[in-house]
Amino acid sequence: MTVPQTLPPNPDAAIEIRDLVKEYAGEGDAAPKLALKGVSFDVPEGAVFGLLGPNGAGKSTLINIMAGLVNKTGGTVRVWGHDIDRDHRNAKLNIGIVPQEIVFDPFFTPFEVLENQGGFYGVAKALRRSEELLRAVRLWDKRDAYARTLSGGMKRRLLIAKAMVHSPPILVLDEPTAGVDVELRRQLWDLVNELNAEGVTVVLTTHYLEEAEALCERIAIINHGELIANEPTRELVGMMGEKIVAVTVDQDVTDLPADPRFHKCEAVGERQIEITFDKGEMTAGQVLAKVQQQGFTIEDVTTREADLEDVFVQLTEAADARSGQTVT
Ligand SMILES: Nc1ncnc2c1ncn2[C@@H]1O[C@H](COP(=O)(O)OP(=O)(O)OP(=O)(O)O)[C@@H](O)[C@H]1O
Repeated sequence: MTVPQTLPPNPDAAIEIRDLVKEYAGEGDAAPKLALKGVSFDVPEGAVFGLLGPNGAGKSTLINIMAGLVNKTGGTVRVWGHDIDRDHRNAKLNIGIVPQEIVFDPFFTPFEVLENQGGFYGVAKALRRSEELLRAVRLWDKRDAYARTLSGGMKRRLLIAKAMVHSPPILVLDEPTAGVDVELRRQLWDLVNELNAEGVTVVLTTHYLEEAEALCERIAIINHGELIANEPTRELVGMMGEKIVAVTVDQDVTDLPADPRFHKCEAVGERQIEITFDKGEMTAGQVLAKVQQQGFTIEDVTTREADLEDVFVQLTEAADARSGQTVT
């Protein structure tokens, strides 16, 4: 698949977001809802960028603002260097959005869906890429089938092709693999990687932290409308420098072992304890010695490095504690 190789005016940022605020008016007597509270970050050109956050954090609001579907209350957004207010048309031409919901007219075929979208974007017939795109998303053999007869996975792939009809250098995918099986998830990951290898900057939201860890080189985390992290994935995961030891003991756990160096110690089953500690402060051997000293007989042990899920939980819990909020 070919994409234009022109660079944005700020060659480092495909998308620039500054002090972005969104307040939804409350319906009836409801209070207004501040969904984005002054968010600023850049999406680097050429990246696969993950936007994560708990339900209701503001991810879709942010994407919908970039897509021109929701009006912001304050701040600026530049898409490929084009301000979404002052240069709305060029901002729109440089971004392709794959929405969470699958929406097609069921009576159009995949080929017609792409041709219609090309027409919508004013792509001249001779420049349309419907065949190339259908081949890229492995739907060329379904080009004449009604969209309603496609499987869920095929529909998602068609949505990706549809978002690429005007050859945008940026593709945004809102929860691309929500509710899809492992096999299809892998296919979609391959497709994202192929597009990125061709030069497309990809932004995706996902609830699967494993997916973000596998696909994204940089991750921003939003919590209650605030940006609480924006780091290269590897640094984010390594940031904690934590390790987790899970031990199975020979009796039900009533009192947990304790040590001031344990960051966390919790019972995760009747006879299972998970201890999180800093690799720089102690070794797994010292953790086990502590557990034994406190009267536990260890039957089994596994250790693992902290992963994105652990980091995510820690960061969002810490942010909630600071602001006195609870996760909804
Ligand atoms: N049209 C609207 N009117 C009022 N409030 C809204 C509207 N759309 C979203 N919200 C609220 O704004 C907040 C952010 O919602 P948003 O859909 O952006 O979150 P999200 O991070 O995408 O969540 P999810 O992961 O569940 O899709 C939520 O509290 C939501 O209830």
